[in-house]
Amino acid sequence: MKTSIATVSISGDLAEKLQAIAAAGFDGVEIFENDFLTFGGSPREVGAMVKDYGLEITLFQPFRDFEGLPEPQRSQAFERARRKFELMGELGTDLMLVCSNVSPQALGGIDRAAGDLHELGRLAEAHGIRVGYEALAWGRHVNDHRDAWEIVRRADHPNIGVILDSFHTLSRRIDPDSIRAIPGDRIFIVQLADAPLIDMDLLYWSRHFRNMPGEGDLPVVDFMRAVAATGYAGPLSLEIFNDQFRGGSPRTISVDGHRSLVYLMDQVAKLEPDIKLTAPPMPARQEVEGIAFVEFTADEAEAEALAALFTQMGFRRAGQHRTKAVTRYTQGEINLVINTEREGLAHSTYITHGTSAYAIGLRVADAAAAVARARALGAQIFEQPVGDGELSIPAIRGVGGGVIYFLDRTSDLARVWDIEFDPVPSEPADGCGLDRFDHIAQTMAYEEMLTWLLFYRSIFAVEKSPMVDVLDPAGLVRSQVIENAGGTLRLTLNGAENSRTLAGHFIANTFGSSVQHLALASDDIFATASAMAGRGFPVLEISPNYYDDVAARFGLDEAFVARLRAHNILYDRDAGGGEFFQFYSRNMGEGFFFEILQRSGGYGGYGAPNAPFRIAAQKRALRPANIPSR
Ligand SMILES: O=C(O)c1ccc(O)c(O)c1
Ligand SMILES: [Mg+2]
Repeated sequence: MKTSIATVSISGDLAEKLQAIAAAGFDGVEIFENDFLTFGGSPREVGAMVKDYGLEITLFQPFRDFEGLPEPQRSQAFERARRKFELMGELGTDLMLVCSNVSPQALGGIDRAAGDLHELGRLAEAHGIRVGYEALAWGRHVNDHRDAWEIVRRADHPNIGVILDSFHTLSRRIDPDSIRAIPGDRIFIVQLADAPLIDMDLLYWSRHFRNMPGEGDLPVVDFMRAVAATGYAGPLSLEIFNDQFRGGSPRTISVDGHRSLVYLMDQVAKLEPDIKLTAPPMPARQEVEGIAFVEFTADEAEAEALAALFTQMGFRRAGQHRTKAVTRYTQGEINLVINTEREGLAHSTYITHGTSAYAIGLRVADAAAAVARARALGAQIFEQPVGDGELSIPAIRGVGGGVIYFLDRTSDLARVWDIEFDPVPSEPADGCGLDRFDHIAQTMAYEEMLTWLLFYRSIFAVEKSPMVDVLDPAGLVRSQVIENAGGTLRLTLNGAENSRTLAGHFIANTFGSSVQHLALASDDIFATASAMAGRGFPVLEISPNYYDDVAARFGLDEAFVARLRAHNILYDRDAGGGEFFQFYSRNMGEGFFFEILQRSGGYGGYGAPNAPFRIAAQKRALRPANIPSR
């Protein structure tokens, strides 16, 4: 498969764009005419620059308002086309996109359009150019790829073909299987984009909200399966109009784009084995069986404070690393690790971000396969020197430069605690009833959310649910759940739009994205809360007003509400009667905290209705010096 991306998809000037596109591994670019017009160099210089970056120009676009015009506009349109063909010769590209006419002057009529395109085909042929015709979803007379194809078929000229664009087809809910009727060699190029489902004007939706395949809600995989079934084997080209991407990092957006195409074709190739389009071979998305551990980096003083908190939560010190300043704490199936080493990534992370939960260990069926897949998808592999008697644990870099380690049951990795750690037998065994990780919450700038959504979705067998808005008194925080069917991996990504929100404040204070809270599950939250209170756990105090409201909302009896209130437990119930209980620690240092929760009756959510109350309580509890301005 040949990958391509339209220059309009990323930010920067033409040179910056080309550099980022080439570095991300694309084979080609669509030159969007504006990017060329606003550039200082001549057409030949642009052509040479593209080649110097090892890229080819897959398409020159867009050519607007051509077909079905009355005279004299019709002749003028042909003259315009002739000039662009000459320009394309100098640029060194042979494919032009004509998008369907949106002009009020366009007369309509399939045969009139076909006649115009036939004549354009003859002109194009004389210049060694091919022309692809694309139906814009908001075209005046042609807004459906089936009509565009009928026009191309009737134009009956070898230099005239059709261009398919997933957005135009899927935004109008046109059945993508209708593409299977088009001969693959009549499709001149395929443009790909996804988009979130938002009910809005098609043109506005297309020009501002497109995103990479896999980041949105459109059935791009079904679209691509149909394209592949035609025998099409040309470039797959991203054409993403997105306000956020235009202002984003060219490098990040290009890397995301390349990953989205590789992931898309991996899905298509696994569903449609007999296609001409190929995808880089890679293992299937990994099933995550559970969270094996979370590792903190800290200095000695903060490690002591953290360990004291763990003890208040019922954890016991279970092991000391044989050669490193690394300690393991356990309770139920939960492993927490504190690393105070003075070298390696733990230390450099400490220096840049302070005390933080910088590494996550995931249990998977095959750790080597997980890394192989991540590598094929352009993830950064993490390796650091392995000491005597230590295991080399396969790992990749994740959110905020943190690490994701992979452990499996079939290799020595299953025995990592026995191999690398000495047991600490003297500690008492009784805990507070915390049993397992429920979820990990990672906080990041809003602009990063799609990047990490695509990262997780492409590497792991997880799905996303709709983004929800969480109201912080100082602004909006978006929350995106990523989870698997069994609930053995649950992540929440929180995107802060400004630095005055609690989440934004956390990013500013820790100099980047990272894990902001860990949620641990108990099967008896009242018993857990009592036991932890007995050990001096610093619970986050919830406003009494909350309890009056929650009692009224759910019709709770007084004694029950009194118990919730006594333990500062927040409550939620879903439509199926599933119940959810949660309480929090006060914030540590820069804003990290723990959540303790219990799910019952199949409750699948995360207590989103309670988030504003939790945030308000955390803001009240902040030390005065720590209060964000406002
Ligand atoms: O928004 C537009 O005008 C536009 C132009 C060219 C395209 O290929 C497209 O999909 C949309
Ligand atoms: Mg298009």
